Amino acid sequence: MQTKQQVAAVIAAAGVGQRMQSATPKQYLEIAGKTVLEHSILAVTRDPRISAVIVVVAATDPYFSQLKLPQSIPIHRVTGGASRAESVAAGVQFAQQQGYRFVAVHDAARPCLARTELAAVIEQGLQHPAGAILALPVADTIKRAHADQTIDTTIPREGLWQALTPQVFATSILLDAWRIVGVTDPQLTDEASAVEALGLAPKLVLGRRTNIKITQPGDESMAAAFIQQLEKE
Ligand SMILES: Nc1ccn([C@@H]2O[C@H](COP(=O)(O)OP(=O)(O)OP(=O)(O)O)[C@@H](O)[C@H]2O)c(=O)n1
Ligand SMILES: C[C@](O)(CO)[C@H](O)COP(=O)(O)O
Repeated sequence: MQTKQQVAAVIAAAGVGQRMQSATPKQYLEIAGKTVLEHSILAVTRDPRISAVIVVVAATDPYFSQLKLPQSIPIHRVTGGASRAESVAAGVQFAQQQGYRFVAVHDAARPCLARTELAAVIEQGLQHPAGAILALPVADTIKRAHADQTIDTTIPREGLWQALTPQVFATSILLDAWRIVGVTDPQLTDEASAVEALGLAPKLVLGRRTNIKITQPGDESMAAAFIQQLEKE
């Protein structure tokens, strides 16, 4: 098998968007003239090191084939699974079969990715032996709560970061990690968690506060405003 130096973007788009409570899955809601997924695909194509996009969608997805996709780069459709980790693992497996040495895994639900933060995380992900992820230092005071929503304790926020995507790894490291930890553990909410379980320490790369994940009703209008702001940059 030929090994390619370039990076394949793997976009996780097989979720149902339960917390969003919309009839259409959130990745197919239209904001600023395009669906959320179209914005996310376009965003990952804005770095010349990305040479293919692998979009992971649900087996019964009726929407993907209707999208207007960029013609400038190969875009592949792969079928996802029940958890985010299962979906991403299917995409990364496909990337390996295609000969990609590196993957940049991105949430479809993060359409406001800026070109500069994408470039920074790819740069670090290709250099750092354990890969790299975009992240933000925690900015607020953090409380652990009791079941009745009263405060148990305040957690010192020093050294705490919030994980974002893209997360960039050597394809072989991610696949090795999942072989050991599996893909069904609910604690595996991002790719770095699996790599950490190997005892490795991926690099944290400072992301932007605009790189939000559309999760709850109202997030889509914030995302639309950020996209319009990014288009002017
Ligand atoms: N089985 C799954 C679950 C999630 N995702 C994707 O992972 C990203 C981040 O997940 P999240 O925001 O939690 O999306 P959903 O799982 O769709 O949302 P919810 O948890 O509210 O149902 C999303 O782009 C989602 O489409 C996926 O590809 N496959
Ligand atoms: C990968 C992720 O977006 C990093 O913040 C996040 O962990 C996805 O988690 P979710 O529970 O699927 O929203």
